Amino acid sequence: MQIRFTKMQGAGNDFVVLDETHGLLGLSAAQYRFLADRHFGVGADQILSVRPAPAPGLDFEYVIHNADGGEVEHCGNGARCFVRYVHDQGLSERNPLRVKVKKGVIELKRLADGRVTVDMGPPVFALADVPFNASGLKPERLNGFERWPLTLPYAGEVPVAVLSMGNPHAVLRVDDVDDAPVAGWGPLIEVHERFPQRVNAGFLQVVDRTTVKLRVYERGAGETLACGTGACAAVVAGIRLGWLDERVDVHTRGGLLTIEWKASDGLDAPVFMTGPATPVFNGVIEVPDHLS
Ligand SMILES: N[C@H](CCC[C@H](N)C(=O)O)C(=O)O
Repeated sequence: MQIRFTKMQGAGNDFVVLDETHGLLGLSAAQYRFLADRHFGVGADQILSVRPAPAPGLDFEYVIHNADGGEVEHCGNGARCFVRYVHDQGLSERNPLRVKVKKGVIELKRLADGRVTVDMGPPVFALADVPFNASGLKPERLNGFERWPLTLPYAGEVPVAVLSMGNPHAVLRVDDVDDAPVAGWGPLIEVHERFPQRVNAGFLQVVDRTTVKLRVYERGAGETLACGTGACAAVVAGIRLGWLDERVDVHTRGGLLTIEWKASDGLDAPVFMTGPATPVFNGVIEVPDHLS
């Protein structure tokens, strides 16, 4: 099957974007994996699908698959690319866009300087909704927020903050992201038994109360150059733990994301993420009909 696509990137987190507004392609997990493959396919961290709005008052549905072929609830960097793609392809001129993701509805607004601000909705702290199994664990509390002792092979107990941005995140603080054991601990945290849906692992270095550095080992994709939901989760955790102010610049290996969360308005306040969204090239690829 021939598929037209647009390759895009948001702070180096890269995507294959598919227009499914005139009909679903019906791709299998194996075909999503093929598209994401950096040798046999196009190459991407995630595949983003633009689909028709599922209800009045919405502009589109936004569906995300990781490089491992699994569908996931949210992708922040992808959301910024989504609105740029929709405008570039003439699918809508509305700005902001209101789109349906698994967790709910998010709003995507293109700014005059070309960046995009996404209302990511509120963070979710209920452990069952992450989901995270804390049974038998005794957390340490800092500024009223828990960090849970995760036992990793060879590394022992690692304290992580646990929360969801629609997708699951575990955030641990490190002194220097460049020295952080992302390659070693990331895969162990991703598949840790206490995260039944697996988890994205964020390694957070606090530079000052309004500046952090972050690396993320993503569920279903490995380490990416940036993770939008991961940046939101890390800043929210940092604010709750008392380390950060309510507006933070997040320096990732792929670029700068700015996160705002007015926790002083309540824990259900929405998280806002601002950052770049860049088209790279358009293409057509032959996807094998039968892939296992
Ligand atoms: N790997 C994530 C999905 C993509 C998130 C990331 N690329 C972002 O920008 O938020 C997960 O399995 O939940």
